[in-house]
Amino acid sequence: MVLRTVDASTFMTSFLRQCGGSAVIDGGLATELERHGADLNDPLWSAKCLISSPRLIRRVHLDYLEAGANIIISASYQATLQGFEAKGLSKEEGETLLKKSVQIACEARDIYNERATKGSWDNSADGITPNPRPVLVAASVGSYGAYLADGSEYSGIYGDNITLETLKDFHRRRVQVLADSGADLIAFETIPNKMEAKAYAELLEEEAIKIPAWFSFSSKDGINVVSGDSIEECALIADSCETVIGVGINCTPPRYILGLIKSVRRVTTKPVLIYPNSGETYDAERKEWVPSTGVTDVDFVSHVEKWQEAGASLIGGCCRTTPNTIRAISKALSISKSDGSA
Ligand code: MET
Ligand SMILES: [Zn+2]
Repeated sequence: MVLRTVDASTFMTSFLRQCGGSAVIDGGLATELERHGADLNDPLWSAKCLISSPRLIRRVHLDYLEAGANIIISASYQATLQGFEAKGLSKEEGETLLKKSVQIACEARDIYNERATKGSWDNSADGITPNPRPVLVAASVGSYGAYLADGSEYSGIYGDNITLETLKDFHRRRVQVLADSGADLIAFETIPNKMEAKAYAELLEEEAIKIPAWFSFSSKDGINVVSGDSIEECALIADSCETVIGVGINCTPPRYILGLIKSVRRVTTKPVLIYPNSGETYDAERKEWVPSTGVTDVDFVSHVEKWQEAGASLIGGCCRTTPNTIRAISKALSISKSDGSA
């Protein structure tokens, strides 16, 4: 498929054009698996379902496609060869599971295409978006802190022993396997600090990764990334990387997003993507979300127009958002497309 050829300057802009100007990213995958009864209290988190319930993963991807997503993100966020090894799996078995995460997402896309072609799902209500909608599969890569499952995913503090080289070596094989898995792009998600962004950027070059990637950072104050590193410095690393086709923010409360879009836009002209979480707080010690600290889908969607005006062209949701959130985002974006304001 043409979209797999890395022509960084046109890959995302031509995809966005096909989508009518802006694209919808899916919503939380792990938390949605949980809502359907999966027990993710495990160092592998959602990657556990690659072993125990692949059909549920496919169903959740399909739910997001049905809700209007143009990009679905694989269940490889916390799937690491090191994590699988700790469970007694061989390197080969681990690599097979990584590829399986992308295969499951591709299967969901095939099913969606078939159903939409037959007309059972008509998402072309805005008269602009084709039916079936164009869909990309992004292979998720979560941070080293996500693998540690010790809270450092949201502090970005890895200690003095962890260097740029440690991080590159940690991620190297996984990135190679995912780049070769049939995914359209790699989504480096929830990046907590500048060093990890640098590690990803250097890996993409050193390994001559052939598919595009996006870099998405998380923040807990709306000013810096979670480690306290400057969002602008982080976004600049992404900007300087030729095969990076989008830069943005995910798993961050909606109230912080507008300011962060502006910061990212100050340092890059690459497409800006955002997929905030529901705004609920995660209690890392108890390993649970604190309900009632979040926003409703209506509140969430009330921001979409401002985010778009500020320059975000890919919008979705992260943890604790659901297909309903994505349906509402998709509707809000369709309205702006048919207004001609996209
Ligand atoms: N794509 C991942 C998921 O939705 C992102 C998790 S952020 C902690 O499961
Ligand atoms: Zn999240």
